[in-house]
Amino acid sequence: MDSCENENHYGDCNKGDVLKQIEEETEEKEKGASTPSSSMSRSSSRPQLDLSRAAIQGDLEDRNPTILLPNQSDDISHLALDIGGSLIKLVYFSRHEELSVDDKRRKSMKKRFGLSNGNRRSYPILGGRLHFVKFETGKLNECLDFISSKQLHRGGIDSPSWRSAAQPNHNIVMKATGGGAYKFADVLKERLGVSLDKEDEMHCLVAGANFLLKVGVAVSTEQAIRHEAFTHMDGQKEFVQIDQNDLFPYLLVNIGSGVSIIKVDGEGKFERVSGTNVGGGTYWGLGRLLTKCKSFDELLELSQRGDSSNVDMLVGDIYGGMDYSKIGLSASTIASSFGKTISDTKELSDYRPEDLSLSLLRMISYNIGQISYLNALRYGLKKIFFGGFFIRGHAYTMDTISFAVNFWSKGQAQAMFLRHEGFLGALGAFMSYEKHGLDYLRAHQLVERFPMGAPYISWMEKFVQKGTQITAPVPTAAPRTTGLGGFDRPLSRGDILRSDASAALSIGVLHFVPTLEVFPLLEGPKTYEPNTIDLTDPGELEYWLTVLSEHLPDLVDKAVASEGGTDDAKRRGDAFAHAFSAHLARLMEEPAAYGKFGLANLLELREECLREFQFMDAYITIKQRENEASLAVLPDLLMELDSMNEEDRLLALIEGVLAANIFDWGSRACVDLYHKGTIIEIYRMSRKKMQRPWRVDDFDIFKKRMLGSGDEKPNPYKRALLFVDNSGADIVLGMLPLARELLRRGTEVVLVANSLPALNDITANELPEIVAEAAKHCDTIRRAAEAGGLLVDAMVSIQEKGLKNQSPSVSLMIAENGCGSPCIDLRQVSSELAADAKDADLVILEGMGRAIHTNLNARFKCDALKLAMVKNQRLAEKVFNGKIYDCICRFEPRNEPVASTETDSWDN
Ligand SMILES: CC(C)(COP(=O)(O)O)[C@@H](O)C(=O)NCCC(=O)O
Ligand SMILES: [Mn+2]
Repeated sequence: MDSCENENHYGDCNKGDVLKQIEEETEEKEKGASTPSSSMSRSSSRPQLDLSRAAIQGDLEDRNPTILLPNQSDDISHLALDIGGSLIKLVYFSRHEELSVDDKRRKSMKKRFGLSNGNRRSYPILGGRLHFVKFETGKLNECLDFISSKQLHRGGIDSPSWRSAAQPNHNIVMKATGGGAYKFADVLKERLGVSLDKEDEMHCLVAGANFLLKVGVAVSTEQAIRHEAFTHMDGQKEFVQIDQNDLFPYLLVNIGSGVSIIKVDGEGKFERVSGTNVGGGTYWGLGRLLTKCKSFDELLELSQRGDSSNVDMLVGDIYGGMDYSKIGLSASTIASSFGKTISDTKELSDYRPEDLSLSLLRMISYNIGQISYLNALRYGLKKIFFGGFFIRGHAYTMDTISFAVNFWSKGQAQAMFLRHEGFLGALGAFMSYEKHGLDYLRAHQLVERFPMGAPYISWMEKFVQKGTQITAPVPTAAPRTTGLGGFDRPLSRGDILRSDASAALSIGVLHFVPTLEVFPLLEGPKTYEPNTIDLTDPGELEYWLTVLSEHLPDLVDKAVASEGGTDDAKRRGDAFAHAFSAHLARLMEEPAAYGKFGLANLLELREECLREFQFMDAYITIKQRENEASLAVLPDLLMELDSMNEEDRLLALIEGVLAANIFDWGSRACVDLYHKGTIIEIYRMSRKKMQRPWRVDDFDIFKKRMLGSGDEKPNPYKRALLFVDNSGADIVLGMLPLARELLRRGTEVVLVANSLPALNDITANELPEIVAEAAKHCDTIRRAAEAGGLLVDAMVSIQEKGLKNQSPSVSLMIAENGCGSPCIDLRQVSSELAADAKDADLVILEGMGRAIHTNLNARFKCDALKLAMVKNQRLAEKVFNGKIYDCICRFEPRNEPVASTETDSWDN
């Protein structure tokens, strides 16, 4: 065979050829394929579908009637609208799709390996996403096009009912709130065939605010800390931890077109106590007339370059430049907004639009702040939360409101703002779907992984169109106040408006994920810091942002190829590149833009961003190619290992893991290497260079623990959790043989793999096939996999050889780790892994992402072995005082201080 795939050569052919070759070859084989010889199942008994109380909906004569699964929690997909005077806000839920990648190819691979799906549970279990989108009410048609293009009113493109429904359903009911729910009900019926189930606007606002403040949105790495409410004074934003037991009563001020002031006493307990007709619509409308601005954001941006003292009459203008200190007013205090425009000699055209916009903004913000304070005073309330789209994260607006509240209350009341300020009503309407009640949400949480103000991009088409216009969002800066009751104009120009892409694109996404757990074997979770590299060091941040930026073109190529290189994939690839570059640029400008941010978050951001653009597995082809090549040589490796004595074998196994960790498509240096040989050649080369001592070399301590010494008999581990890393040689020739050794020694093994793809990491979904293939060549693996429920029926050929009546084997199992990143934050693992960890007395972390970038300093309640090859020069120097391709074998016996032996690295 002469294809590049069969030679396992990286450098000689392009991906398209490889894919074609594999497909042709697969098809050929399929023609003569034999019946699968084994089927697989997962050890877990979690059901895939909750069929309880299932009922056929509609006409029983229908060929494809919709089956209603009232208790199937996965199958939720809803849209809710808040149609205001100026903006329409949408909140909709989408499930994580099944991996869409090349299903045909996946199936044919399975056949090739002689596998069927059996009753295997499919991964991933991770929930879905809550999307936030806004449109101008004046552009209702754009909004309807969006809903229609995504079929959101029919449960979304991914919904089974959408796929099966041939006829448009005219009985769809959608939750909506805001005045437009009444005004535009007929248009929605006509255009989308949906009826609006109208929810009370105030009720929705309160429900949305209560949800965010009580249940809230977590920031990914700090689950317990809800970053929803914050104060904003003198340009400083500070998150406020809300005591859930001391939330009520509070004042909610929603600044939309007009302003509603609501006293909230509890869940569903509220009263609209006041309001003002001078609100966001006033600013926009008047501002438009005065400045000819085309949009709210343009008007706001204009204000940043304004000097309102050209328009406003100040105390100093009246008092000849002096303060009126007797009553505490500085000369720069606004005595009368727009007071200077009474001049007979000037026309509108004589005023700068910038100054007019700022003056208007100050007038309205100050007024709202003051009225809110007076209402707080009236009801004795100390907490005032401001929401609504008027605010848009604009520092100056928030400072003005905060100043007013603080000034008039003499520091007794506090203005707080909400991160999801504009979506309270829509979120409240969304929550009002019965199935989306808090009961359901309790098992999940909303995680804003990489917030960009109002959360970021989702609607591809818009992003593709506007992608080139996107500039990196800029930080907010402190406006200067006089301290005496008036505001100076903003000091710095152009750096106050948070010009994030979301504002231009009207887009946001929150992740709706099952609540994850702290890994039970983690010592000291409260002080645990997953990241080894500190990205608050500007040098480090710049280096890593540059590395990721340099990887980008190649990643985009891989991602596009993984989706067949179609025009759609290319468009999405472009959009992904723009979005990810915007993230990198923003972080470069404002390192704390996403809160506490380590290298693990940065690497995860890349994966999340790929998924955002529906690249579900960019390295799928590479992974499959490497798996096949490695599985082909596995029998020889196992034979070689079996010919060794136990000491040599253990060393060869650890060497094998370290050597095979070189197959890392996230490392620039390694990817360059792949042009120089076949998979097997590189693997052999890597093994040859495995001379000890390694850079960190605790092998002898580990060997003693595993094999004992002298007369001391080894005490086998009961259960080992192996956090595996990459596909191909790494898992097949590295970790699986190590797992086999542990199994032989009576240790149960749980292979812990990613729930979602990240680079070329193997996923929990992909592992059973590999285990089943390995089981064909290894009785230990086969029996352990059977015992662990991975293989349902024994492989006939082996049974027939008379191996049936052997003693029961320890189990080989698989657990998903709950994440989709090359690193792992052990404060957030799947409940499946947490349960499997209970009886474990050995943890093996493998790979640079899991054992070095994260968890190098993690301590465990059991023995831990950290194995990795360092595939980055800077990291090798910085962390290990070594060189690229150094190897790390760190063994940390339970409750003992790290006693690693660091040695000089070998030249490569
Ligand atoms: C993303 C990775 C952590 C994956 O390494 P692995 O866990 O597979 O060993 C690693 O490839 C990495 O840090 N890459 C970026 C740096 C570079 O290109 O050198
Ligand atoms: Mn990896």
